Amino acid sequence: MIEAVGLTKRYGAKTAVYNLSFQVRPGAVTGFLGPNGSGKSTTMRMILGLDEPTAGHVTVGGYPFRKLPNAPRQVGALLDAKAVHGGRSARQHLLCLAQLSGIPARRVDEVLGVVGLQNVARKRSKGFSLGMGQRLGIAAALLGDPQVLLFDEPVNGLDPEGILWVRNFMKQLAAEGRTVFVSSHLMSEMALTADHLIVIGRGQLLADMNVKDFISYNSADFARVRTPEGDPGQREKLTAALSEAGGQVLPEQDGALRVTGLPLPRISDLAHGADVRLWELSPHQASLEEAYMRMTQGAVDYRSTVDERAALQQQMSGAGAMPQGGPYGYAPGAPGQQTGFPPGTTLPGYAEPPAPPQQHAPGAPHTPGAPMPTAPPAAPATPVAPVAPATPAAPATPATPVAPPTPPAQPPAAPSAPADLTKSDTEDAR
Ligand SMILES: Nc1ncnc2c1ncn2[C@@H]1O[C@H](COP(=O)(O)OP(=O)(O)OP(=O)(O)O)[C@@H](O)[C@H]1O
Repeated sequence: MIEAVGLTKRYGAKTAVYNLSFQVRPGAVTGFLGPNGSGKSTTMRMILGLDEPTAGHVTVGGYPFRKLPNAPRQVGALLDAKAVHGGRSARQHLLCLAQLSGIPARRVDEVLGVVGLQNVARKRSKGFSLGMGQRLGIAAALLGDPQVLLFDEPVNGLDPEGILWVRNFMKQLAAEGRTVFVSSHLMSEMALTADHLIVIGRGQLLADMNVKDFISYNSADFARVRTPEGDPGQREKLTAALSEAGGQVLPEQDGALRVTGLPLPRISDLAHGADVRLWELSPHQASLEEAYMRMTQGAVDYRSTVDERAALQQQMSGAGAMPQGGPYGYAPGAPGQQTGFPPGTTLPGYAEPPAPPQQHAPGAPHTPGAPMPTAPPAAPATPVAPVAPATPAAPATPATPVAPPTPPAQPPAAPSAPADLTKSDTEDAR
């Protein structure tokens, strides 16, 4: 298990991660989600002992990574697939890593088979495609047959077949009882891969819950209603009738109306009563991607001027008929709206806070709504969706801790080579 408590990292005036507490449990794929620059890689580097937390701590199996006995056997990671000597073949690269950790050469061939690179094992890696590079990085992470695996954006740049392979492979590793922690900025991908989600924005926790709960908390039923084109009067009449009956009505870009708060038969009756003809009346559910975008929209550092989020925001604020929080509870921060952020918080227009006058105690709970001296001001004090209570789990009980000489620059490896990883996927070779 991985456990972070009050994890904070500052680079000068920049707060990359703030007071992050979570647990990543074995036997499940845990998705680590957040927009670009939200602190995912920084958190992973701290887990792996490659970066020192400014405050708080993180342990793997109850130990800080650098004190973990036989770390290469316990933890494997893919942080940067490009961190490979391009002049070496895939096999040579893995052999070097294996030798450094005392892993037998046969394990190299096993993992090459597992990731489907056996046919190109002797080719120089500088000629590898992005997907092949990712597979090589995953092979390196598997060398030690570790129980805990961290993958930073493993599907980046992969084609659909590669994405499917990674997705299934993560699930397989979790099914074997391993702890699998996968970062991504794609909700759609994580919805298909992960069992549990940890969502961060600007370095702070936004949600910590299983995927099913995330879906039920964040999906809202709504109806799409369309009146005859070329007759805006009908649309206005219907909007008025539905609003009067307590429905929330939002115009969609294609001229339809999005209605929440009223069942379909009632919408039909109201339209009939108002003498409005309907061209469409259909049930819908908000997509998870949309819920995620709403959740993180106040925590996005890099936004295109033609960003989808901006369109969403426009859509929401232009309607006028939407009640507090919109149908999902993540509507942009209009006054009184339920954004999951404390009242008065300004979501857009993020500015880096000045250096804190005093350090926030590691792990100390932050009072909702209270000023947060060391964190970005736009971040939520109250999670958008309930953060699942941490269930304390028994720490792993490795033998006497020994301090490894240096934190690994490469994914670690193990001295022995259990065979179960080699059972499948060799047919996936390209
Ligand atoms: N060594 C560093 N020095 C200064 N700032 C840093 C450093 N590393 C990360 N940051 C900053 O910390 C913030 C978090 O970065 P991080 O790479 O952890 O985010 P991320 O969620 O992994 O982003 P992405 O999805 O784009 O990879 C960013 O604003 C980044 O610019």
